[in-house]
Amino acid sequence: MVKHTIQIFGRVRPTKKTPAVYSVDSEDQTGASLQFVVPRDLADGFVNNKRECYKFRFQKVFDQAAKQEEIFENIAKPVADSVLAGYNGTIFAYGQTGSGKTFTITGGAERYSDRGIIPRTLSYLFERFSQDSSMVYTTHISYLEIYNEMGYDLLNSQHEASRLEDLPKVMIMEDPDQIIHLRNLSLKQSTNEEDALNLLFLGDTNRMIAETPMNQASTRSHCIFTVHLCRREPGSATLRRSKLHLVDLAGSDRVSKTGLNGQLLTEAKYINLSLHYLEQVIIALSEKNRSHIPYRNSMLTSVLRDSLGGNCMTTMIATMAVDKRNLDESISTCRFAQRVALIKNEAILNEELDPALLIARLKRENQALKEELVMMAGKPREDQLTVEEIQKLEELVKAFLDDPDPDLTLSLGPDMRKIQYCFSLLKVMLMDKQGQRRNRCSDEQESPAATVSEEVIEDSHHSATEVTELKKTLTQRNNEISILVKMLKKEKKAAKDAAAQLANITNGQNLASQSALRVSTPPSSRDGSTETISPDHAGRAKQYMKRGPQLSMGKQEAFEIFIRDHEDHLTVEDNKKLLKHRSAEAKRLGAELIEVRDRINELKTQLVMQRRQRAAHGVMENHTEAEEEVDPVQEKLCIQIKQENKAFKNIVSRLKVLRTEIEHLQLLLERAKVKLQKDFLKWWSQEASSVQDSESEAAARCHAAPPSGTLQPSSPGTPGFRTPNVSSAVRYSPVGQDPNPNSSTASVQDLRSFIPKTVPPLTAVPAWHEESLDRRVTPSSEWRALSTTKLSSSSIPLTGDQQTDADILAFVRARQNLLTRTGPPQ
Ligand SMILES: Nc1ncnc2c1ncn2[C@@H]1O[C@H](COP(=O)(O)OP(=O)(O)OP(=O)(O)O)[C@@H](O)[C@H]1O
Repeated sequence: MVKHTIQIFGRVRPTKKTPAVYSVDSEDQTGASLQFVVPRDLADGFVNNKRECYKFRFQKVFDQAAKQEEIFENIAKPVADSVLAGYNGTIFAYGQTGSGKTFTITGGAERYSDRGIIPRTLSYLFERFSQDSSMVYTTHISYLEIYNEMGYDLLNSQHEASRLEDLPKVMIMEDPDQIIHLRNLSLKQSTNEEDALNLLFLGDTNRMIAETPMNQASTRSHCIFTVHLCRREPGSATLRRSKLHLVDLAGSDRVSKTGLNGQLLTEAKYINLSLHYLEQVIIALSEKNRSHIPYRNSMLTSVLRDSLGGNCMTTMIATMAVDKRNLDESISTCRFAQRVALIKNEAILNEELDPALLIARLKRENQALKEELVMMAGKPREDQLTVEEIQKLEELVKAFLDDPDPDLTLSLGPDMRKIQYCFSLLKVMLMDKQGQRRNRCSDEQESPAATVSEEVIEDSHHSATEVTELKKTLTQRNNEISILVKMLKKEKKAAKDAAAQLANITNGQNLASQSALRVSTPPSSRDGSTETISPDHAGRAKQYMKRGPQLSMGKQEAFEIFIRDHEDHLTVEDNKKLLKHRSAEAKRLGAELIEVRDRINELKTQLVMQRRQRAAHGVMENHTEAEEEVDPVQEKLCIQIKQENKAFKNIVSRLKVLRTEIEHLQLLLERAKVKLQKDFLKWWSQEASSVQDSESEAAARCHAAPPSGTLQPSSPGTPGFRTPNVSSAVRYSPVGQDPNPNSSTASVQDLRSFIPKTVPPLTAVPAWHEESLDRRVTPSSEWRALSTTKLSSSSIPLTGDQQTDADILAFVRARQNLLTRTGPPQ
């Protein structure tokens, strides 16, 4: 068991605005401190304005210039190492909205170097697995989002979620041992780094898609990306299971405003409840002698129960934005961190026995013991050997006889039946052999050469020592041959491995073309809970791109322009260029690798030839010392092979780095594509609804002032003439409203005769307008409408053309004067 307090780190987000007065002191070996200076007159809110200086202790504070690599090395790597050793680990980021939690945990969406803790940790873990061939590692991944106290499975690919609420809900279940189980949260197996990164991408894309402008869940939801690790030695029944939670918490800013004494029920509408409960748990844990810790109050605290005061190595990253207006939030984040630092966890090695393997082992032991007991008791077993057992024994005896090793033993266990059977088998074989020899001898006696054979046999009896000598030489030669064959096999295998490795790497280069598919390919269901990614299932991101409505020509054009002007456009273009560059580099390295491989193969062939020649030479000359002498040709070949191998490895590792970078760039591009599509659709629907709004507004006005007041394009006085603004001037005037005492009323007839025919027609006439223009109205109906319609100059939508607008207003006034004097026309 390892006792340790939760480690706290501070990270200050870069800012372009004037920062508050703060300083980071990292000189101290035991930790670092972050200090804020708050001018008294500026201090407000909960910041105590009697104090000017606030100093907080952290394990380490990363100032604005800190790179993602540094964060990973200092914070995530030690936690990943303990997870590899079999302990649970948690890293959570806490801070106000926009302080860099997501940037720290997941990473930025622009550059490869902006990769956050999750992708870097995945790379690290899979690299470590590949370096440790003595263990078998199995990795599963889950991705949970908690929003408004509801859990959602971000890796669920069965659901076409356009809203977060459409994703399946995850339920918390607690067993009698108070262990939390999450129902409906899928665990997806990932056999390599690429699978794992694709799962991260899938979850992030689901999160992004499910978010709407009205529901910016990212700042108010918690995301828990969990790597479930299982490690076992091949054949061993003992295994180690550990979990690594990487947590991006919701923005903390609202919590600080609630205060600890806030009225929970009323606050519930406004604050993020789970952060409030998290704070309560932290406070309870940091207080001595508190027996009850309110974990059950929220889903977040239930899920993170082990990470807080339990079996886990936990690390917190307090993210801060240090511009002046965020000072109180930053101080609040630091205070929270100080409390967290008091929590003690007790991490234990999660070692367990695999029940299936254990049962099999115990069964074997049990059987052996039974047999031993029977033997000791002197009671032979009565039952017969089974067909399988007999077959197995025959194979064992054959292998025993075929093996030239004189020291080899035939292990049969304590079962007398088996021992007896093997003895009888050997007897039968021996008798067969003797029978064959006798037959041969009688054949030879009958043949004319029999005398010669006898002589030879006799001679051979005489030179028994010679025969022994010959046998010895033969065995020696046999050994030499088998050494050479083994060597050949080894070289052949090495060449095969190199070819396979090369094929993998050159396949890696082709990722540029393949990965777009793989990247967006969600894991397919293999069985209920564990799945691997399969190309058969199209990815959500891809589906999302496809499932949008077919863009009309106009919309397509708008999309093109939208992309061009989008803020991410430059980043996307830069990343595309970089990707092209990296792919070309990978291709070049791939070609270089093939050349090196060919050279190695050539050198190996030469070496084998040389060795064979020397062996043959040794045999012919019976010159065994030659074997021990150093052959300069062989030595030179070996040195060359070593050098080429070094170059090969060098290229392979460069290609590996390139491959990771290429894959990441592809993910970034894919994500940017989804974002662009989403932003465009959002913008488009906003535009559409604003058009609809103005239409319904216009329709309402139309209703207020009947269409009889509109101008007739087919009127004889103004053929084909359409002026929406002028017609609007008539139509839009609200009935019975005349805020301006000088407002005028006018008849359409007069309008028609007044408006100059030279006014250019307006091109963009909305459909509703055209419709109203098409309605034919009689002069009397026009009059009826207009006589009851009062116009105010302020309510008349004007054309924007000074001259025309002045004419319209003058006309309105003249018309009103005329009306007051003459009354309605007949
Ligand atoms: N260390 C950093 N270096 C460069 N950019 C950063 C850094 N930290 C944050 N940013 C940028 O600041 C913006 C906000 O960061 P981020 O989304 O990570 O904040 P957050 O705390 O997760 O916010 P929220 O609570 O809303 O999710 C992003 O555009 C991010 O790229």
